[in-house]
Amino acid sequence: MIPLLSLQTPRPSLFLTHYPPRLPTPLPRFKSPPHRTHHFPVHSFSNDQQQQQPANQKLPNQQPRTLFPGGYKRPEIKVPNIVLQLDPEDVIRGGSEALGLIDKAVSKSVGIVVLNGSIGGGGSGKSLYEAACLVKSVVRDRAYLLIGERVDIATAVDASGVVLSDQGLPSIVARNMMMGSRTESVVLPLVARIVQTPNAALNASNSEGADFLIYALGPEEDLDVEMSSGFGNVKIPIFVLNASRGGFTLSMGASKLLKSGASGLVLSLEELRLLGDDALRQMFDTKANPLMGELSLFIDAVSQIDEPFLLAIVGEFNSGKSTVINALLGKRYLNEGVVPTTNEITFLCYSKSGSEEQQRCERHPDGQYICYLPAPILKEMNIVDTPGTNVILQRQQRLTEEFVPRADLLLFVISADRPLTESEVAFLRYTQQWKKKVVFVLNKSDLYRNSSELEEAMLFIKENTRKLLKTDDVILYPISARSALEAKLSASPDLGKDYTELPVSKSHLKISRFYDLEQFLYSFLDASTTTGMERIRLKLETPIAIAERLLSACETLVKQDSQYAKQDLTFATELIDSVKEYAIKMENESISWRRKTMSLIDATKCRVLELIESTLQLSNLDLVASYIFRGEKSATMPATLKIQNDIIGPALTDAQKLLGEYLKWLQSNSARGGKQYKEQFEKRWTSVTYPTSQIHLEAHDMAKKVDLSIRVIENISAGATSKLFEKQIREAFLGTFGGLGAAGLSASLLTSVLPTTLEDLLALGLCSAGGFIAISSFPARKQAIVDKVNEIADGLAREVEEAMQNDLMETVGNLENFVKTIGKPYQDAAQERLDKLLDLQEELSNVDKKLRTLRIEIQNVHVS
Ligand SMILES: Nc1nc2c(ncn2[C@@H]2O[C@H](COP(=O)(O)OP(=O)(O)OP(=O)(O)O)[C@@H](O)[C@H]2O)c(=O)[nH]1
Repeated sequence: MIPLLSLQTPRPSLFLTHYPPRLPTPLPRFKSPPHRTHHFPVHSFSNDQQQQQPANQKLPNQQPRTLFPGGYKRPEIKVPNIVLQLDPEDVIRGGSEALGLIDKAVSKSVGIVVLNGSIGGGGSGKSLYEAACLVKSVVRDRAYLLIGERVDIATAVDASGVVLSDQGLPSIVARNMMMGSRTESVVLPLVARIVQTPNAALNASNSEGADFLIYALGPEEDLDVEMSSGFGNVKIPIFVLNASRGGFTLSMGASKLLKSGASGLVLSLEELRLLGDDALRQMFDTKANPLMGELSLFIDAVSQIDEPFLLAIVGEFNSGKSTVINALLGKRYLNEGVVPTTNEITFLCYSKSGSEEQQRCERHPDGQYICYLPAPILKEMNIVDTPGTNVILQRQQRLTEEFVPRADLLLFVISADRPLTESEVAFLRYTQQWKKKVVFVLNKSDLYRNSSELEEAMLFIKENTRKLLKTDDVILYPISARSALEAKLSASPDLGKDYTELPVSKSHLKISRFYDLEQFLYSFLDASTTTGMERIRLKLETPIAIAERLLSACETLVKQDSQYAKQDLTFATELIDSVKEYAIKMENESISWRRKTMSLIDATKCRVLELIESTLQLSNLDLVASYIFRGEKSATMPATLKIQNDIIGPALTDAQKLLGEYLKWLQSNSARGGKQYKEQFEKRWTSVTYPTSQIHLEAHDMAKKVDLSIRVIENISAGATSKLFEKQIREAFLGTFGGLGAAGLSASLLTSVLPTTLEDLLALGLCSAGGFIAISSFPARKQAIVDKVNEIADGLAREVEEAMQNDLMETVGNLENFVKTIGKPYQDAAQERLDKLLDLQEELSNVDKKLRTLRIEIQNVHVS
């Protein structure tokens, strides 16, 4: 029976596949300067279930900034970068000024914010929590927020992770605690460690799996010396903190620290302010292309075109990769063992000299080993030994994954005791995104008891790999690398001079298949054979496949960015248009102001009418007499005084107050609206720099004052109005009594006892027929005054209403202009970005066409 256990009952996953965004530092020829911008993948632990949930399914809005999709989204740490270190007390005491500074910092240069917990003398849990909430609300998702030591608070405020001191929790515990409390999230929490020594740094990065380090640089320490004495081997970003807290100044050479290999600096708010924007911009070009890391892969592949064919040996740990290589080389050059033996990428190339000292292995600064060996197979083929794809330290697994795109051919070593495990399947799937040709070997086939077990296993592997790779052309060699090596070694301990001299006998069953594998590989080296041609094609296709992958990632990014640019444009346009709704709201609210004003005018009118009613009485003989006899030049009459002092005067004051408030309301409402719009634009597009010329324009729009309605009222004089009233009254009395003479007038004295107009008229009618006729016109005259008052008051109401409406329209118009003005740069920026992205899309599709042509040409390559 074939041991298919691993497929039926998956082995407990040790550590899972995470495909990191950063590619390994290319081989010797290509080494990035330490101060270049990179994206560091953050490695972490996870579980199987998590692996099955691709990050991009869970986070549709997250941009795929990397070519290496993994089960979890590992936060990328851009380097160089600035870590802003905050004290909770400073945040709370600093109030809005401190928050403003943090806001500016994260919008410009800071990629990570660390809020001190118990480290650095942080305050109580309560104040730390409050500070964390404040900082989180400012930072939002623009930078990573990490809390010192306090996993609970980091979780409570949904921070990106924690920073642990030397004596703090183990990284894995902190990470698991955070992951446990946010099972929904596909973004892994960050765990950073503060270290003081190279050993602690190595330990934190290698065994602990910290994501980055904060190195507290003592006053006497020189980073150059420290880096060369151990920190240099640390593979995760190291941010340097000036422990003496003297502050990083330019004179101290913050940029020198970066050149020494630091990934960035840890600065306080004060230090950040002192350094200034320009200096920071010079030091930290944080706006680097996210695909730069992957691009180096392409450049590297192109430069390798003339180099020997690159055969990468991949497979799970302990599957026998090193033994296969040793068997191919004919000598035990590489260590073999049941515990993972290959921790780094080992690059084997040919050394002409056979002397022992020429057979050397060098450790490259990036951790890779380069071994120069005299084995003939290396003459035309470089072989790469990789760490297992399921090794305990995730970094090693990553190394292997990162190496895949560079290889021209993958030799996939499957162990007979566990054929095609889950992690092998996952790894195979991964290789396919790079369109890699894979040749399988079923190693340790000596473990099968008989040929039918072997046949069964082979059938199983072929069937499944066919499905996985979607091809019928699956090449599988069942081998026993150990037997093949032993056979070679026992036949000649001095092998390796020439392949043709290898005494691997076809007749020996255990090693015969290895012979076939070797034949296959050697046929690759002979350009005159079909497989030899294929080798050339594969070599040429390596950069093409990388380019295609890059291109498709670029296309996705550009498509997504265009989508965002379109959304931005729509948002800007809609925001500008929405000012109309704001105007409608203001208009609706203004109705109550108009109502109040109208009812004030109306109330005043009513009071005037009441006064008319009570004044224009024939029974008011005193009044009649004084109007008729005193004449126009006489002192102001009491009724007039009442109009002036009690009715019109206070009404005008009230109206002025009311309209003043109305104008203030208009002004503050539009100013508030304008401010809200401005904030919305600024909040959404923190990166758009607002042109200074615009600021004047916007200030101009908002400064425009409106005052039409108040001017209408100001034009009314209480004195003039009451004079007019007096004139009207006098005219009414004169018109009525002026022709009666003394008899009529004295007769009318009778009426002084009679209260109503009707009674007045009756009495007068009794006294004289002529008097009756004259006096009978009095009601009409009174009515005329009433009408006049109505007309004036209604006219005034109309005028005021119109003026109020005009003030509203002008205010709203100013607000609309203001919003249009402030929105324009954002609208233009979005449009410009969209246009550029559309051009870019076209460029990319042209590149795509060229790549297709190239691929066809490579397929048609012939040796002449
Ligand atoms: N029975 C048998 N054992 C083998 C064979 N090939 C390798 N082994 C054994 O398997 C174990 C692991 O071999 P390595 O070559 O170190 O395996 P590896 O895949 O390079 O291991 P890592 O470098 O740790 O990933 C060793 O004990 C080998 O002796 C084989 O063909 N048959």
